[in-house]
Amino acid sequence: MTSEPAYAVRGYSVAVPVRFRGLTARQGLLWRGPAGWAEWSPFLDYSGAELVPWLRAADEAAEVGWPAPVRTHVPVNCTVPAVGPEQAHAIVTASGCRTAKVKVADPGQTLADDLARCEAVRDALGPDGRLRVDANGAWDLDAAERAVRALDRFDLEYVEQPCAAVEDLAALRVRLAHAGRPVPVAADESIRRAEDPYRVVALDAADVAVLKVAPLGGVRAALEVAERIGLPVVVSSALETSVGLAAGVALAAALPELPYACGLATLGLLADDVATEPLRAVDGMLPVRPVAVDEERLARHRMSDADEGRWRERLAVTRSLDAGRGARG
Ligand SMILES: O=C(O)CCC(=O)c1ccccc1C(=O)O
Ligand SMILES: [Mg+2]
Repeated sequence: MTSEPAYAVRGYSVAVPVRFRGLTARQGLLWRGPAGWAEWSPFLDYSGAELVPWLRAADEAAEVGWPAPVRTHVPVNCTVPAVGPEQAHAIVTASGCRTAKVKVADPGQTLADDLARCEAVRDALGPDGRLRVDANGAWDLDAAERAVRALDRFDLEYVEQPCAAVEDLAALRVRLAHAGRPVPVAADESIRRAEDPYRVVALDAADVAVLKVAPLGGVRAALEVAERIGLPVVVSSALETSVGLAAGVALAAALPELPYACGLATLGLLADDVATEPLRAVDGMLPVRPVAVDEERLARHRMSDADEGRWRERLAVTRSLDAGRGARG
C-alpha cells in the first residue's frame, strides 16, 4: 500500500452562486508540497480510475512543478453561465475580456433563451469581440445543426461540444460545411472523458481541442496530448480555486502556440477563493505566476468534518488505484 502525503491535506468548500453545470458548491482538497500548492477537486460525477489523472495533476503541482513558460500572460475568455440577457451583458462588460464563452442548451432552457443571451453578449462585446458557445453535448445532430445556424447570426468563433458523440461532431462539421458557414467545432468532453482522446482526429470531428489539466493528468500529460492531437488548443478550467487555475495557466503558458483565448477566467463563478492573490483577469489577461493559499481565507472555507472525511477516503482509494506507478503514491 501507499502512504498519504506527509503534509497536511485540507478540504475547501466554496459556493457557486449561479448554478454552473449543475454545481452549486465547489469542493476539493488542497495541500502543499516542495514544488508548490496542489488542488484535487474531481467533480462528484467522476469516480474510480477516472480520478487517477486528477491525482497525478495534483502530485505534479506539489512535487515536480511545471515546464518553463514561453509567455508571461495568457489571454482568457469570460464565461457566461445560463443567466438572463441583462446579467449576461453585465458579466461580459465587467470582465474586460474580448472573448466570451456562453453556456447554451442548459437543462430547462430553450433556443430562444440561448439566442437572447447570445444577442446580449454580442451587444456587450461589439462586432470585434469573439463569441463562442458551449452546449456540453446536450444537442442531438439535428438540434445542433438548427441551433448553430441560428446562433451564428451573432457570429460564432466556435461551438464547443455541440453533441455528446464524436460521430455526431464529425457529421455536424460535414453538414455545416455543405450549406451556410462552416462554424468551427471544439471538442471538450470528447477529449477529457474519452477512452481515446485521439478519435476526434481520426474521425475528423473537431477544429479545436479544449484541454483541461486535471482530467488529463497534469501539465506535462496535457502538453503531450496537445502535441499528438495536432489541433489548436484552448486550455480551460474545471472551475477550480486559484490553486487549480494556476496549473491551467502553466499549461497555456508552456504551449508553443496559443491562438485562442483560454477558459481560465472562472474565479468569478465562485463566491470566493483561497489564494493570497487570486488569479483574476485584468484586461482579458491572466499573469503566469505561482499561487499560494491564504490560511485565513482557507479557514473561512473549510469543509465540514463529515465532507472532509468522505473526500479523504476518496483520495485514499484513488492513491491505492494509482499505486503501481513508482513515484510517491
Ligand atoms: O471554458 C470556460 O470558459 C470555463 C470552463 C468551463 O466551461 C467548464 C468548467 C467546469 C466544467 C466544465 C466546463 C466546460 O467547459 O464544459
Ligand atoms: Mg466545455
